[in-house]
Amino acid sequence: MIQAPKTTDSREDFEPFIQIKDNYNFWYGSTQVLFDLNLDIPEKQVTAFIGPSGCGKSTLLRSINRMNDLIEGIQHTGDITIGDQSIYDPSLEVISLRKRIGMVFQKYNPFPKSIYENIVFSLRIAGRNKKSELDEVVERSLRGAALWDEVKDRLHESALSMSGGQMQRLCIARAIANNPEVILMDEPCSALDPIATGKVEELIHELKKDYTIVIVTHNMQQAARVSDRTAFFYLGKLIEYDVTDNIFMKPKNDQTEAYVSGRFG
Ligand SMILES: Nc1ncnc2c1ncn2[C@@H]1O[C@H](COP(=O)(O)OP(=O)(O)OP(=O)(O)O)[C@@H](O)[C@H]1O
Repeated sequence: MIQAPKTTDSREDFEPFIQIKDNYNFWYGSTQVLFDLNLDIPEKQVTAFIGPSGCGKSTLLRSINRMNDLIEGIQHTGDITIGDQSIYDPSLEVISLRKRIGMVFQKYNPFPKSIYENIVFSLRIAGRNKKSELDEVVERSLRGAALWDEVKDRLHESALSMSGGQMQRLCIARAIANNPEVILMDEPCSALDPIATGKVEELIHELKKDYTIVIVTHNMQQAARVSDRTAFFYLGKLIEYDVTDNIFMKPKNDQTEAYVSGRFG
């Protein structure tokens, strides 16, 4: 029998960069899906959100860049801060928040444009059209996404001619084009084969030198491989949050243990 959830969080000394705080709650209409969450996310590390389908991982991830705002009837209580600034500060424009946060989705979603134009898309929208600047951003972003050597000779070909793994790395390049501080990844490898997955995982390892990364994954081996800290959620509650090795090797909570050992979920 599944025991009543009990939240545990063995903290180490770290300066939180993102804080989910003040008992963060979230509702879609009258349905509450996140309950009393408090979670400190360290800077320039990888934090994984795991848990069974429907436990609220993506909702929490999409709260961090206020992507849920696009959905009618949502409500929240509590707060989320990034580097001490509340994302709900009325003086903060959502567009400037989103510049600080890149997002990578489950299904790679390049625009039907060239590789080059995919990366500079948001810069062009912001009116930045200087060729030398755009060239520099394209090279930096593609290098950052470990894709430069593979595509440098075909920057003006359609992004849709790339392999799935390359398209996902292009989406990562697009996410870092604006020099964000945070990258949110929602199951970034679920549509990729094992080789492409391995490349993205290697890339995540490189990216954390420069970015704070939060990743939602169903793949527990992936969470164990790529993340420094792991948060396990069940039915919208944070059950356990700890350094990843502890979650997988010596979880404190029976539900965490059952989930990471594949006994439910
Ligand atoms: N746009 C929406 N409107 C209403 N309910 C929603 C919406 N999006 C998600 N939900 C509900 O919120 C709950 C949490 O969903 P969420 O997608 O955050 O969970 P998840 O843990 O990421 O699941 P999965 O692993 O299957 O993607 C679920 O009950 C889901 O049905």
